[in-house]
Amino acid sequence: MNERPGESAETSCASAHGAHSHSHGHQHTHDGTCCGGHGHAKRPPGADILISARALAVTRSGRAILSGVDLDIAAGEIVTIIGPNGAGKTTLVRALLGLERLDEGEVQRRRGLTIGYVPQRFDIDRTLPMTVARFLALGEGARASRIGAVLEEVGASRVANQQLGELSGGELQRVLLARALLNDPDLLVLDEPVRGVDYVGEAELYTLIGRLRDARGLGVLLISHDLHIVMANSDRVICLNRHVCCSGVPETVAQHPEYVRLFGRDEARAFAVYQHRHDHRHDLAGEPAPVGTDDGKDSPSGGAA
Ligand SMILES: Nc1ncnc2c1ncn2[C@@H]1O[C@H](COP(=O)(O)OP(=O)(O)OP(=O)(O)O)[C@@H](O)[C@H]1O
Repeated sequence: MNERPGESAETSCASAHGAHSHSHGHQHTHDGTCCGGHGHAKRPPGADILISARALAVTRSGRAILSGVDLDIAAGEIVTIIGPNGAGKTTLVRALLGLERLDEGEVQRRRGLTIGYVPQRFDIDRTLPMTVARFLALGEGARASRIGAVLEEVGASRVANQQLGELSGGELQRVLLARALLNDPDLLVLDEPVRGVDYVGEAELYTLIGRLRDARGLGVLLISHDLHIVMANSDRVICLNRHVCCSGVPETVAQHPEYVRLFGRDEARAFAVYQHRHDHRHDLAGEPAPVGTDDGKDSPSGGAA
C-alpha cells in the first residue's frame, strides 16, 4: 500500500485545464511528488491508508470515462482532485464510494471505514418547510445533542432553526458538512464544496475543512474543477483527465501565466498554483495525445499549469 503506482510519476502530467503543455524545469520523483524544492508528499511508512483504488476503469455508453486510476488516501491528509469539466472527477468519487459500477480495477476500504459524503448537487425544494435542525435529524446518528455539536463545529449554530430554503450557498454547504459529520466519519468526501460560494466564503470553508482535519484526524478528499484557493489547502493534488495525469504536493506560485490568463491577475495573486511537466497533451475531446503531434497549438513551452 505504500506504493502508489498511478502517482509514481516519471511522469505523465497534463494540465487540469486541457490542451496545453509546459515544462517547469523539475523532475517528478518516484513517490509521486513534483520535486525541485517545493515540498514532499511521501507518507511515513505505515501511514493509515483509509481507501485505495487500483487500476479503476469506468466505461459508459462505449466511452472510457476513467481508465487506469490509482489512488490512496491516508488518515489526516487532504487530497484534492482537480480536472476540467467532464474529466471524470465525480465518477471517480462515486466509484470510490461504491456508487458507480467498475468495469475494471478495485477499491479497498479500511475495515469499518465510515465516510461522510457531501455530493456536488443537493437540490432542495425551497418551498418545503423544514428547519436545518429537522433536516439534520433525518440522518443516522442524529441525536439532538449531536446536531447542536456539529452545527457548532461548522460554525452554523445560528441557522439551526432557520428554514433550509432560506440558507445562503455558504450556509447550506456548512449544513451539508454538518450532516456528513454526524456519523463521525474517518473520511470526508466533498464534491465541489464551494460551488455557489463567494470568495470569502470559499476561503472560510477551506479553513474550516483544515480545522476539521486537524481536530478529528480525518482524511479529506476534495474535488475541484480549477486550480483555486483549494490548492493552498491540500497536502496532495491529483490532476485527473480520465486518467491520473499527475499528482503531488501543490506548489505555491501565485503568478503563473496560464493561471493569470484563466482567473485574472487579482485572483491569481491570492491563489496558489501547481506546476508540472507534461509528456502528453489532451486534445479537445480530452483524450491524451503525445506532445508534438498536433497542429502546433500545444507547444511544450506553453508555460501553462
Ligand atoms: N452514466 C453515464 N453515461 C454516459 N456518460 C456518462 C455517464 N456518467 C458520466 N458520464 C460522462 O462522463 C464524463 C465525466 O463525468 P463526471 O461528472 O465524472 O465529470 P466531472 O469531472 O465531475 O465534471 P464536472 O467538473 O463538470 O462536474 C462526462 O463527460 C459525463 O457526461
